[in-house]
Amino acid sequence: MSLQEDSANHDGQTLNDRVEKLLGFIYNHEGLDEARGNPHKVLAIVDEFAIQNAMMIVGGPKGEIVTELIKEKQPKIMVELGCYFGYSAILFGDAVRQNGGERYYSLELNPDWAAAARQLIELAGLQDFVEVIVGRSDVILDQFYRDGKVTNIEILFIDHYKPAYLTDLKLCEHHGMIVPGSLLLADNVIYPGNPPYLEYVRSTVEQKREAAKSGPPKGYNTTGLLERTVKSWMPAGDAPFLETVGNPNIVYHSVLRQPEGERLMAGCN
Ligand SMILES: C[S@@+](CC[C@H](N)C(=O)[O-])C[C@H]1O[C@@H](n2cnc3c(N)ncnc32)[C@H](O)[C@@H]1O
Repeated sequence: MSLQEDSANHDGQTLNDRVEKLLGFIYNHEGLDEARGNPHKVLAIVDEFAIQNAMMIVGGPKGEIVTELIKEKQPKIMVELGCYFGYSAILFGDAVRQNGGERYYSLELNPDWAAAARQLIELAGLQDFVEVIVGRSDVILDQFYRDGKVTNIEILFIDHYKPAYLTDLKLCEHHGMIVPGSLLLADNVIYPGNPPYLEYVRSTVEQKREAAKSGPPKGYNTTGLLERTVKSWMPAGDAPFLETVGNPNIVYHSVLRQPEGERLMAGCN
């Protein structure tokens, strides 16, 4: 995965230019017909594109760590925060489907990326299994709870706005959607880093109960986060949809996994 993206230009290209370039590459690829309905062949074409164009995709080596965990856990429901154009949704959605799952939900703030994702998910033949939902993750997660659409998240893949890793986790804990036995997989927690999230999942119950005494934090905790990651995607001064202390009684067993040669880390459960 490349560094953070924000809404700024990439070599003068607008977001629409980038979506068009990506889809143009895929739909003009000589292997397109063979890739239809085949998630891995679709991703192989995307990988070719990603070699020459900085894309924020989870990529093969880290993706393998996650797909192995999906095989072990065999979740019925998996939720992803941060769809982008659907690379991880195709890779992990396919793995969840192959392992007896029922549904993969992928949440994406940006409607243009979400539209591209839906096209590629359909190309991969996963349109009846992977659902892309456009909007802010915290608003959608809260809606999941209120509608009863998702009540228990067996695997949560977190790969979106860095300051929201912790607030979204606490929202899910608050609603009882993340419970003992849930598996959290959080990307980029070491590079570019996410100290507030890591500190929380590594705190003891006593430490969390103590911190909870002063009530929910106001706003996002951006301590130790890179300025560019704080500025990416969410307007300055924005606040979490629900400010909660979460469930301080949950104990996490935190593990870091780093594929050989990659600076980026996945994993926390
Ligand atoms: C790193 S990319 C996701 C990459 C994707 N998981 C993959 O590996 O193919 C992060 C995505 O999160 C989206 N995003 C950022 N903040 C969000 C939020 N609060 N809710 C939902 N999506 C968000 C961005 O628009 C961007 O497309």
